[in-house]
Amino acid sequence: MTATHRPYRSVLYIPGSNARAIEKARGLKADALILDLEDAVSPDEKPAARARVSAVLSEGGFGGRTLIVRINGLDTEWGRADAEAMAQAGAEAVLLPKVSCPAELDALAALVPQAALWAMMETPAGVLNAAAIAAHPRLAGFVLGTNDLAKDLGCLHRPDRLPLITSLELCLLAARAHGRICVDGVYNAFRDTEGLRAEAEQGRALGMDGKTLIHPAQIDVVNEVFAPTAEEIELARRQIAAFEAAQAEGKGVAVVDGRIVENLHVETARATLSKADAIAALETEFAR
Ligand SMILES: CC(C)(COP(=O)(O)OP(=O)(O)OC[C@H]1O[C@@H](n2cnc3c(N)ncnc32)[C@H](O)[C@@H]1OP(=O)(O)O)[C@@H](O)C(=O)NCCC(=O)NCCSC(=O)C[C@H](O)C(=O)O
Ligand SMILES: [Mg+2]
Repeated sequence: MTATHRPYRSVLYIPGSNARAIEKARGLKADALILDLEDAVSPDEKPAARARVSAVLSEGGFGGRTLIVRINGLDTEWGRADAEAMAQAGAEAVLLPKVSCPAELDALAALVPQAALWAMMETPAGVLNAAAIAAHPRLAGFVLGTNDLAKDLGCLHRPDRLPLITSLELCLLAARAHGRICVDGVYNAFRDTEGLRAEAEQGRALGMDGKTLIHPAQIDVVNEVFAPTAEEIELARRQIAAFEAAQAEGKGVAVVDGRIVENLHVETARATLSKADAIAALETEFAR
Protein backbone atom coordinates (compact mmCIF):
# COMPACT_ATOMS: atom_id res chain seq x y z
CA MET A 1 0.00 0.00 0.00
CA THR A 2 1.30 3.49 -0.81
CA ALA A 3 1.16 6.20 1.88
CA THR A 4 -1.91 7.81 0.35
CA HIS A 5 -3.76 4.49 0.02
CA ARG A 6 -3.19 3.36 3.58
CA PRO A 7 -6.01 3.97 6.03
CA TYR A 8 -5.40 6.63 8.68
CA ARG A 9 -8.66 6.31 10.60
CA SER A 10 -6.96 5.92 13.97
CA VAL A 11 -3.51 7.36 14.65
CA LEU A 12 -2.40 6.64 18.21
CA TYR A 13 0.26 8.63 20.07
CA ILE A 14 2.49 6.53 22.29
CA PRO A 15 5.02 8.18 24.60
CA GLY A 16 8.48 7.05 23.43
CA SER A 17 9.41 6.75 27.10
CA ASN A 18 6.66 4.19 27.87
CA ALA A 19 7.95 0.70 27.09
CA ARG A 20 4.76 -1.00 28.22
CA ALA A 21 2.54 1.17 26.00
CA ILE A 22 4.84 0.58 23.01
CA GLU A 23 4.66 -3.18 23.56
CA LYS A 24 0.88 -3.01 23.89
CA ALA A 25 0.61 -1.04 20.63
CA ARG A 26 1.88 -4.03 18.65
CA GLY A 27 -1.50 -5.67 19.25
CA LEU A 28 -3.80 -2.64 19.00
CA LYS A 29 -6.06 -2.06 15.99
CA ALA A 30 -4.81 1.44 15.28
CA ASP A 31 -4.11 2.14 11.60
CA ALA A 32 -1.01 4.16 12.45
CA LEU A 33 1.15 4.82 15.50
CA ILE A 34 3.02 7.98 16.45
CA LEU A 35 6.02 7.14 18.62
CA ASP A 36 6.36 10.43 20.44
CA LEU A 37 9.62 12.05 21.51
CA GLU A 38 8.09 15.51 21.96
CA ASP A 39 5.36 16.59 24.39
CA ALA A 40 4.63 13.19 25.95
CA VAL A 41 8.26 12.81 27.06
CA SER A 42 9.81 14.86 29.87
CA PRO A 43 13.20 16.53 29.24
CA ASP A 44 15.00 14.07 31.56
CA GLU A 45 13.65 11.08 29.64
CA LYS A 46 14.30 12.33 26.11
CA PRO A 47 17.67 10.66 25.40
CA ALA A 48 16.42 7.29 26.73
CA ALA A 49 13.16 7.62 24.77
CA ARG A 50 15.13 8.35 21.58
CA ALA A 51 17.23 5.22 22.13
CA ARG A 52 14.13 3.13 22.90
CA VAL A 53 12.29 4.29 19.77
CA SER A 54 15.36 3.56 17.62
CA ALA A 55 15.50 0.04 19.06
CA VAL A 56 11.77 -0.47 18.60
CA LEU A 57 12.00 0.51 14.91
CA SER A 58 14.73 -2.07 14.41
CA GLU A 59 12.73 -4.78 16.19
CA GLY A 60 9.56 -4.16 14.14
CA GLY A 61 6.56 -6.38 14.86
CA PHE A 62 3.91 -3.75 14.14
CA GLY A 63 2.30 -5.53 11.17
CA GLY A 64 0.80 -3.23 8.56
CA ARG A 65 0.49 -0.24 10.90
CA THR A 66 2.21 2.91 9.66
CA LEU A 67 4.92 3.95 12.14
CA ILE A 68 5.55 7.67 12.46
CA VAL A 69 8.09 9.16 14.87
CA ARG A 70 7.34 12.62 16.25
CA ILE A 71 10.70 14.23 16.96
CA ASN A 72 11.36 17.40 18.91
CA GLY A 73 11.51 20.68 16.99
CA LEU A 74 14.81 21.32 15.21
CA ASP A 75 15.08 24.56 17.21
CA THR A 76 15.23 22.59 20.49
CA GLU A 77 18.26 20.97 22.08
CA TRP A 78 16.98 17.49 21.15
CA GLY A 79 15.60 17.87 17.62
CA ARG A 80 18.71 17.39 15.52
CA ALA A 81 19.86 14.33 17.49
CA ASP A 82 16.34 12.89 17.20
CA ALA A 83 16.36 13.33 13.42
CA GLU A 84 19.85 11.84 13.07
CA ALA A 85 18.87 8.85 15.21
CA MET A 86 15.72 8.29 13.12
CA ALA A 87 17.79 8.41 9.91
CA GLN A 88 20.12 5.82 11.43
CA ALA A 89 17.20 3.63 12.48
CA GLY A 90 15.59 3.87 9.02
CA ALA A 91 12.32 5.40 10.24
CA GLU A 92 9.69 5.26 7.48
CA ALA A 93 8.04 8.53 8.56
CA VAL A 94 9.02 11.48 10.74
CA LEU A 95 6.60 14.06 12.14
CA LEU A 96 7.89 17.56 12.82
CA PRO A 97 6.04 19.59 15.48
CA LYS A 98 4.96 23.22 15.13
CA VAL A 99 5.86 23.59 11.45
CA SER A 100 5.49 27.22 10.45
CA CYS A 101 6.99 27.29 6.92
CA PRO A 102 8.34 24.89 4.25
CA ALA A 103 11.97 25.78 5.01
CA GLU A 104 11.63 23.82 8.27
CA LEU A 105 10.74 20.74 6.23
CA ASP A 106 13.75 21.36 3.96
CA ALA A 107 15.97 21.22 7.05
CA LEU A 108 14.35 17.97 8.20
CA ALA A 109 14.45 16.45 4.70
CA ALA A 110 18.23 16.86 4.63
CA LEU A 111 18.57 15.01 7.95
CA VAL A 112 16.23 12.08 7.16
CA PRO A 113 16.74 11.31 3.46
CA GLN A 114 14.75 8.05 3.56
CA ALA A 115 11.65 9.13 5.46
CA ALA A 116 8.27 10.47 4.46
CA LEU A 117 7.74 13.80 6.20
CA TRP A 118 4.68 14.74 8.22
CA ALA A 119 3.93 18.20 9.57
CA MET A 120 2.14 19.10 12.81
CA MET A 121 -0.18 21.98 11.97
CA GLU A 122 -0.56 23.69 15.31
CA THR A 123 0.56 27.30 15.13
CA PRO A 124 -1.17 30.33 13.60
CA ALA A 125 1.81 30.90 11.28
CA GLY A 126 1.71 27.26 10.17
CA VAL A 127 -1.99 27.42 9.37
CA LEU A 128 -1.52 30.65 7.40
CA ASN A 129 1.30 28.96 5.41
CA ALA A 130 -0.57 25.65 5.02
CA ALA A 131 -0.64 25.72 1.21
CA ALA A 132 3.13 26.25 0.93
CA ILE A 133 3.82 23.54 3.54
CA ALA A 134 1.47 21.07 1.81
CA ALA A 135 3.31 21.68 -1.48
CA HIS A 136 6.60 20.39 -0.03
CA PRO A 137 7.63 17.48 -2.28
CA ARG A 138 8.53 15.16 0.61
CA LEU A 139 5.35 15.77 2.60
CA ALA A 140 3.00 12.82 3.19
CA GLY A 141 0.48 14.57 5.39
CA PHE A 142 -0.67 16.94 8.09
CA VAL A 143 -1.47 16.11 11.71
CA LEU A 144 -3.58 18.77 13.40
CA GLY A 145 -2.36 19.86 16.83
CA THR A 146 -5.52 21.35 18.18
CA ASN A 147 -4.23 21.79 21.76
CA ASP A 148 -1.29 23.95 20.73
CA LEU A 149 -3.46 25.78 18.24
CA ALA A 150 -6.10 26.57 20.89
CA LYS A 151 -3.32 27.75 23.21
CA ASP A 152 -1.83 30.10 20.61
CA LEU A 153 -5.22 31.38 19.45
CA GLY A 154 -6.32 31.95 23.03
CA CYS A 155 -9.63 30.31 22.13
CA LEU A 156 -11.98 28.18 24.19
CA HIS A 157 -12.24 24.37 23.91
CA ARG A 158 -15.87 24.10 22.82
CA PRO A 159 -17.68 20.88 21.86
CA ASP A 160 -18.55 22.37 18.45
CA ARG A 161 -14.91 23.52 17.89
CA LEU A 162 -16.22 26.71 16.30
CA PRO A 163 -13.07 28.71 17.19
CA LEU A 164 -10.93 26.12 15.35
CA ILE A 165 -13.05 25.54 12.25
CA THR A 166 -11.27 28.08 10.03
CA SER A 167 -7.89 26.50 10.86
CA LEU A 168 -9.15 22.96 10.31
CA GLU A 169 -10.61 23.97 6.94
CA LEU A 170 -7.49 25.84 5.81
CA CYS A 171 -5.35 22.79 6.57
CA LEU A 172 -7.78 20.49 4.77
CA LEU A 173 -7.94 22.75 1.73
CA ALA A 174 -4.15 22.88 1.53
CA ALA A 175 -3.78 19.12 2.06
CA ARG A 176 -6.36 18.28 -0.60
CA ALA A 177 -4.94 20.78 -3.09
CA HIS A 178 -1.69 18.80 -2.94
CA GLY A 179 -3.05 15.28 -2.47
CA ARG A 180 -1.87 14.95 1.15
CA ILE A 181 -3.34 13.07 4.10
CA CYS A 182 -4.99 15.22 6.80
CA VAL A 183 -5.51 13.77 10.29
CA ASP A 184 -7.56 15.58 12.92
CA GLY A 185 -6.38 16.54 16.43
CA VAL A 186 -6.83 14.62 19.69
CA TYR A 187 -9.87 14.50 21.98
CA ASN A 188 -8.44 15.08 25.44
CA ALA A 189 -11.20 13.51 27.59
CA PHE A 190 -10.09 10.00 26.71
CA ARG A 191 -12.74 8.19 28.75
CA ASP A 192 -15.64 10.19 27.20
CA THR A 193 -16.60 7.93 24.30
CA GLU A 194 -19.70 9.85 23.25
CA GLY A 195 -17.84 13.16 23.18
CA LEU A 196 -15.12 11.50 21.10
CA ARG A 197 -17.68 10.07 18.68
CA ALA A 198 -19.29 13.49 18.17
CA GLU A 199 -15.94 15.15 17.49
CA ALA A 200 -14.82 12.32 15.19
CA GLU A 201 -18.08 12.56 13.23
CA GLN A 202 -17.49 16.28 12.83
CA GLY A 203 -13.97 15.57 11.55
CA ARG A 204 -15.24 13.03 9.08
CA ALA A 205 -17.94 15.42 7.87
CA LEU A 206 -15.27 18.06 7.28
CA GLY A 207 -13.22 15.59 5.20
CA MET A 208 -10.47 14.47 7.61
CA ASP A 209 -8.87 11.06 6.91
CA GLY A 210 -8.94 10.15 10.59
CA LYS A 211 -8.19 11.30 14.11
CA THR A 212 -5.17 11.27 16.37
CA LEU A 213 -5.71 9.49 19.69
CA ILE A 214 -4.06 9.36 23.09
CA HIS A 215 -5.51 6.17 24.58
CA PRO A 216 -6.32 2.66 23.26
CA ALA A 217 -9.95 3.05 24.44
CA GLN A 218 -10.44 5.59 21.65
CA ILE A 219 -9.50 3.31 18.73
CA ASP A 220 -12.72 1.38 18.04
CA VAL A 221 -14.92 4.46 17.90
CA VAL A 222 -12.83 6.32 15.34
CA ASN A 223 -12.19 3.19 13.27
CA GLU A 224 -15.96 2.92 12.95
CA VAL A 225 -16.60 6.61 12.28
CA PHE A 226 -13.93 6.98 9.58
CA ALA A 227 -14.72 3.73 7.72
CA PRO A 228 -17.26 3.68 4.90
CA THR A 229 -20.52 2.20 6.24
CA ALA A 230 -22.13 -0.90 4.68
CA GLU A 231 -24.80 1.43 3.21
CA GLU A 232 -22.15 3.69 1.67
CA ILE A 233 -20.39 0.70 0.11
CA GLU A 234 -23.61 -0.72 -1.25
CA LEU A 235 -24.62 2.67 -2.69
CA ALA A 236 -21.17 3.12 -4.27
CA ARG A 237 -21.49 -0.26 -6.00
CA ARG A 238 -24.96 0.59 -7.32
CA GLN A 239 -23.81 4.01 -8.54
CA ILE A 240 -20.90 2.49 -10.46
CA ALA A 241 -23.10 -0.22 -11.96
CA ALA A 242 -25.83 2.27 -12.96
CA PHE A 243 -23.33 4.68 -14.48
CA GLU A 244 -21.64 1.92 -16.49
CA ALA A 245 -25.06 0.75 -17.74
CA ALA A 246 -25.95 4.34 -18.70
CA GLN A 247 -22.64 4.73 -20.51
CA ALA A 248 -23.26 1.51 -22.45
CA GLU A 249 -26.45 3.15 -23.72
CA GLY A 250 -24.49 6.24 -24.74
CA LYS A 251 -25.67 8.35 -21.79
CA GLY A 252 -23.46 10.45 -19.50
CA VAL A 253 -25.80 10.50 -16.52
CA ALA A 254 -27.50 7.78 -14.46
CA VAL A 255 -30.11 8.07 -11.72
CA VAL A 256 -29.86 6.12 -8.43
CA ASP A 257 -32.40 6.52 -5.62
CA GLY A 258 -33.77 9.62 -7.34
CA ARG A 259 -30.36 11.35 -7.50
CA ILE A 260 -28.17 11.96 -10.53
CA VAL A 261 -24.91 10.08 -10.87
CA GLU A 262 -22.23 11.64 -13.08
CA ASN A 263 -18.58 10.72 -13.58
CA LEU A 264 -17.52 12.81 -10.55
CA HIS A 265 -19.88 10.83 -8.32
CA VAL A 266 -18.42 7.63 -9.74
CA GLU A 267 -14.94 8.86 -8.78
CA THR A 268 -16.16 9.31 -5.19
CA ALA A 269 -17.83 5.89 -5.31
CA ARG A 270 -14.60 4.24 -6.51
CA ALA A 271 -12.65 6.04 -3.75
CA THR A 272 -15.13 4.69 -1.19
CA LEU A 273 -14.63 1.13 -2.43
CA SER A 274 -10.86 1.49 -2.53
CA LYS A 275 -10.84 2.83 1.04
CA ALA A 276 -13.02 -0.10 2.17
CA ASP A 277 -10.61 -2.52 0.46
CA ALA A 278 -7.58 -0.90 2.12
CA ILE A 279 -9.26 -1.14 5.54
CA ALA A 280 -10.18 -4.79 4.93
CA ALA A 281 -6.57 -5.57 3.94
CA LEU A 282 -5.21 -3.90 7.07
CA GLU A 283 -7.74 -5.62 9.31
CA THR A 284 -6.67 -8.97 7.85
CA GLU A 285 -3.13 -8.11 8.96
CA PHE A 286 -4.43 -7.15 12.45
CA ALA A 287 -6.00 -10.60 12.71
CA ARG A 288 -2.69 -12.41 12.00
C1 LIG B 1 -3.48 9.53 29.15
C2 LIG B 1 -2.59 8.44 29.72
C3 LIG B 1 -1.53 9.09 30.62
C4 LIG B 1 -3.43 7.47 30.56
O1 LIG B 1 -2.57 6.43 30.96
P1 LIG B 1 -3.00 5.30 31.98
O2 LIG B 1 -3.55 5.93 33.23
O3 LIG B 1 -1.86 4.34 32.13
O4 LIG B 1 -4.21 4.61 31.25
P2 LIG B 1 -4.81 3.21 31.50
O5 LIG B 1 -4.43 2.67 32.84
O6 LIG B 1 -6.25 3.32 31.19
O7 LIG B 1 -4.12 2.33 30.37
C5 LIG B 1 -4.64 1.05 30.06
C6 LIG B 1 -3.63 0.29 29.27
O8 LIG B 1 -3.40 0.96 28.03
C7 LIG B 1 -2.02 1.29 27.89
N1 LIG B 1 -1.93 2.60 27.26
C8 LIG B 1 -2.34 3.78 27.75
N2 LIG B 1 -2.12 4.75 26.85
C9 LIG B 1 -1.57 4.16 25.79
C10 LIG B 1 -1.12 4.65 24.54
N3 LIG B 1 -1.20 5.94 24.23
N4 LIG B 1 -0.64 3.76 23.67
C11 LIG B 1 -0.54 2.44 23.96
N5 LIG B 1 -0.96 1.91 25.13
C12 LIG B 1 -1.44 2.78 26.02
C13 LIG B 1 -1.48 1.30 29.30
O9 LIG B 1 -0.09 1.04 29.26
C14 LIG B 1 -2.27 0.18 29.91
O10 LIG B 1 -1.72 -1.04 29.47
P3 LIG B 1 -1.78 -2.37 30.37
O11 LIG B 1 -1.05 -2.03 31.63
O12 LIG B 1 -1.12 -3.41 29.56
O13 LIG B 1 -3.23 -2.65 30.60
C15 LIG B 1 -1.90 7.64 28.60
O14 LIG B 1 -2.94 7.07 27.83
C16 LIG B 1 -0.97 8.41 27.73
O15 LIG B 1 0.16 8.67 28.12
N6 LIG B 1 -1.40 8.73 26.53
C17 LIG B 1 -0.57 9.38 25.53
C18 LIG B 1 -0.40 10.84 25.83
C19 LIG B 1 0.38 11.47 24.72
O16 LIG B 1 0.98 10.80 23.91
N7 LIG B 1 0.36 12.78 24.66
C20 LIG B 1 1.05 13.53 23.62
C21 LIG B 1 0.32 13.46 22.33
S1 LIG B 1 -1.09 14.50 22.23
C22 LIG B 1 -0.39 15.99 21.72
O17 LIG B 1 0.77 16.19 21.84
C23 LIG B 1 -1.31 16.97 21.15
C24 LIG B 1 -0.83 17.87 20.01
O18 LIG B 1 0.54 18.12 19.91
C25 LIG B 1 -1.60 19.15 20.18
O19 LIG B 1 -0.99 20.21 20.27
O20 LIG B 1 -2.82 19.05 20.21
MG1 LIG C 1 1.22 20.05 20.05
